[in-house]
Amino acid sequence: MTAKIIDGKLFAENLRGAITGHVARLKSEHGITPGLAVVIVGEDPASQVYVSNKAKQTAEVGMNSFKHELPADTSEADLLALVEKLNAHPAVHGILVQLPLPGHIDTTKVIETIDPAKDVDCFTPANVGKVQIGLPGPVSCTPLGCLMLLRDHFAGDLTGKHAVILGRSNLVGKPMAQLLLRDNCTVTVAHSNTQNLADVVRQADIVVAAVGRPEMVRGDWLKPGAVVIDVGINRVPAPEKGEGKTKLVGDVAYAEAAEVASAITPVPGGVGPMTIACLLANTITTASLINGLVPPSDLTA
Ligand SMILES: Nc1nc(=O)c2c([nH]1)NC[C@@H]1CN(c3ccc(C(=O)N[C@@H](CCC(=O)O)C(=O)O)cc3)C=[N+]21
Ligand SMILES: [Mg+2]
Repeated sequence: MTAKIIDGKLFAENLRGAITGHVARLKSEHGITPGLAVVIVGEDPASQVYVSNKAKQTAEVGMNSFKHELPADTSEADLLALVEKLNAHPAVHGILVQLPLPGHIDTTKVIETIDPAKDVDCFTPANVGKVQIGLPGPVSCTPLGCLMLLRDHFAGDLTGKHAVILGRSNLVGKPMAQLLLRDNCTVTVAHSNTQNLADVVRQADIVVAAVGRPEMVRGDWLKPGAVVIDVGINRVPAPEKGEGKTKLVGDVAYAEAAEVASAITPVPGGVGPMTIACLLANTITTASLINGLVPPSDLTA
């Protein structure tokens, strides 16, 4: 079998098209221009590229983009003060503080200072709780992107599928489990202490790999016909491209897996672009809720 490639880049482009329409409608019918503020502390080049991409796409869909670039030695108090200012700013409907933060800043404290109404990452305890009980609000971007890809692949019905999630992080594994439960999957969350991991994964109709270990999931770990969502984005040396060169690989050994799976997301071009598109989707959701409007159903879980 050669797997169908699940094209997250194309799906994300189409999603941004839909988002552009929602932005236009919020403007023309309600006089609201959704605004997303992105805060970055320090000069990590990868984070900078990534934040610039977000800002560019935010503007492309017609939203206001506010970028705050702070030096690496910014104090925790100054960062908290900026977050409070953005919480109070009426043109800002979404706040994203790029992680990781420098070591001298308490990340939990910063996240808990973000107004949950503007928490487009869905990192605050209030929003994590809402996802768990199915209340409207933003949904963790990467899991939401994975869910959209899976719903599209299975024509909207995931009922009864056995989903095995590798990784139990607050960012991906745990919210992914909640969303797949809502869609009537049988969910197994495997992690670094799971025994006989390959045997567990071999039971899966759906595999979501989010462990951050390059090419850990092998082709022979998969049940023939499984659908594989690879969340990993690992930069590894690529001597075949020349000395000192690198490439991106996922948490799944793609070439092997594509021989066994029925469908698989590539890296790059799979889940990554969906994460950013879902950030924009969440900004529509928060801008709607802040203004007492029902968020568009095509942008949320
Ligand atoms: N508050 C916060 N929220 C985040 O959502 C967040 C964060 N901090 N810190 C960093 C991570 C990382 N992350 C990525 C999203 C998309 C791609 C992406 O689009 N990747 C492209 C490839 C990019 C490349 O070529 O390097 C792809 O997979 O095709 C990558 C990484 C969001 N993060
Ligand atoms: Mg783990």
